[in-house]
Amino acid sequence: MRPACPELHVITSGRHERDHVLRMAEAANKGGMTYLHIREKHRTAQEIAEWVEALAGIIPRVQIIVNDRVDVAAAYGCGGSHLAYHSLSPEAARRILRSNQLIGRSVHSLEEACLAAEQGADYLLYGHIFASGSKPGLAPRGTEELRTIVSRVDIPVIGLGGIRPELVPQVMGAGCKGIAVLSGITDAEDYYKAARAYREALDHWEENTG
Ligand SMILES: Cc1ncc(COP(=O)(O)OP(=O)(O)O)c(N)n1
Ligand SMILES: Cc1ncsc1CCOP(=O)(O)O
Ligand SMILES: [Mg+2]
Repeated sequence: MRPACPELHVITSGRHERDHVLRMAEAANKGGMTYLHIREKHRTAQEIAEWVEALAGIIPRVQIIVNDRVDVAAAYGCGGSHLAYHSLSPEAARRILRSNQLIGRSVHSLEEACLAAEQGADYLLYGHIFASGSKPGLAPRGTEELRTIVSRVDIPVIGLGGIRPELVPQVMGAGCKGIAVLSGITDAEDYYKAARAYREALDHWEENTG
């Protein structure tokens, strides 16, 4: 059986205005994005809801994942909600979201991963794997613990942090179902080309394993 298409999650930067993100989302989607995470920690629920409505005119609503604001994801019928360390637990989020809406959880250790899986998360984001401008001065976690997590939980794990197209084989080789990217796409001059490069790397990672 052919394995499912590897996932490319694109995360908004928190530094760009809505119209800029709309352009980025449209181009990244053409390039092969699977999900767009609205991670705009400083914005209100009302602003995030406006972003969802505007984005839903450009990409399918099921591809929109709202970081932290489970209420917005539920009220606006998004693909799901991504929970950070400080968010509701997956169990609590499930009381609000429909069964077809995804619940993701950021994890940074085997212990957090096992707990999130027990609590009903649908997928995990593990990171940061490589040095990332999003986590300045914090040592990257690498792929060793990631491999252990993949072998111990029965939900998909998505790798995150410092991932460039040439690093994709290392992340997929550790057993991930896909990758999540922030700066590699949101800081690119050409969003389509950048997303395309990640999509190619994901679709052909086995051929590029050293
Ligand atoms: C051990 C540990 N705890 C929490 C964080 C940061 O929280 P996280 O859920 O990853 O949210 P983001 O800031 O990454 O959106 C961490 N990095 N490490
Ligand atoms: C939310 C988050 N947590 C760790 S890295 C990251 C964002 C990924 O950043 P980048 O792809 O720019 O390294
Ligand atoms: Mg994190």
